[in-house]
Amino acid sequence: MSMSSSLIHTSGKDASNAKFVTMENLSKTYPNGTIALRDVNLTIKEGEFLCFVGPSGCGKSTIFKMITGLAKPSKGTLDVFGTTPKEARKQSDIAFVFQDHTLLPWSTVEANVKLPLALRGMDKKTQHEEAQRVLELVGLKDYMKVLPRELSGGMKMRVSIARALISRPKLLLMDEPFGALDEITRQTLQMELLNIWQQDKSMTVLFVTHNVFESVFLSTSVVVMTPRPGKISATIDIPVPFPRDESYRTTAQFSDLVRDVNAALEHE
Ligand SMILES: Nc1ncnc2c1ncn2[C@@H]1O[C@H](COP(=O)(O)OP(=O)(O)OP(=O)(O)O)[C@@H](O)[C@H]1O
Repeated sequence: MSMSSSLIHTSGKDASNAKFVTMENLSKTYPNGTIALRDVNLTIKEGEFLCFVGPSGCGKSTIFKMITGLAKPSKGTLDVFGTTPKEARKQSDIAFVFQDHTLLPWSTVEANVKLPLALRGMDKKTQHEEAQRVLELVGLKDYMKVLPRELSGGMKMRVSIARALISRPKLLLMDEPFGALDEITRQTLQMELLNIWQQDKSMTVLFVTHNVFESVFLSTSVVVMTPRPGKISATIDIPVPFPRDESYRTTAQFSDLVRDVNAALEHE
């Protein structure tokens, strides 16, 4: 079982320089006084694949909540696609994938995947065609009529990714999506996710992980965060061209980059 292996790979991401998401002195203090983030400055360009790593409580989820308009900044500015997070969210340009696949247990794979389009009242024929398109992307087109309980953990995550992709999001937010999977499935899904991302040059991915190896394998840059208060302590570019394949994991460059990210994490 794998996501489509017949994808056409390009020689690399052709990220434009357009500012896509910008944070300036972004800070968040929760009503109970917890300073979750202080003075975060970050410019995200279209087409980037950013991984956020850092210990528990450094504010990774808070950043995601603010990008999606679920939490308001206490200070500073956050600009998403040239507008406010709330407006950007209304345009359905942002999609999420969480560690918990959040599939409806009584609905088929197809119904789960179509849900974002059904909620928007899209016609049934287009819903079906779009479900076929994204399930093919994740290698599950033969499982449309199956219930989630009949699927493995890795397959459920693929369905969850398909449901996020069905809206053709400009920005895909992934909060530890592979954290509950075994290492082999995790590595397979990492490769498949990269293949999908490379097909759509305009999609930007923000990916939270506690796994330094995962961050170096996937990303164009790793954003290292530290807690109390949450802030960005380093941004490490991963200057390794795409497409990347499994052999990258065994290169000296991969080990060096893992060491660099670990060093940034230990610095604080
Ligand atoms: N609704 C809330 N009210 C009060 N404090 C909160 C709230 N949400 C988060 N916090 C606190 O803000 C800080 C940052 O939390 P956040 O969930 O953003 O961190 P995180 O890096 O995503 O952590 P983890 O890796 O454990 O998911 C933590 O100290 C947390 O306890």
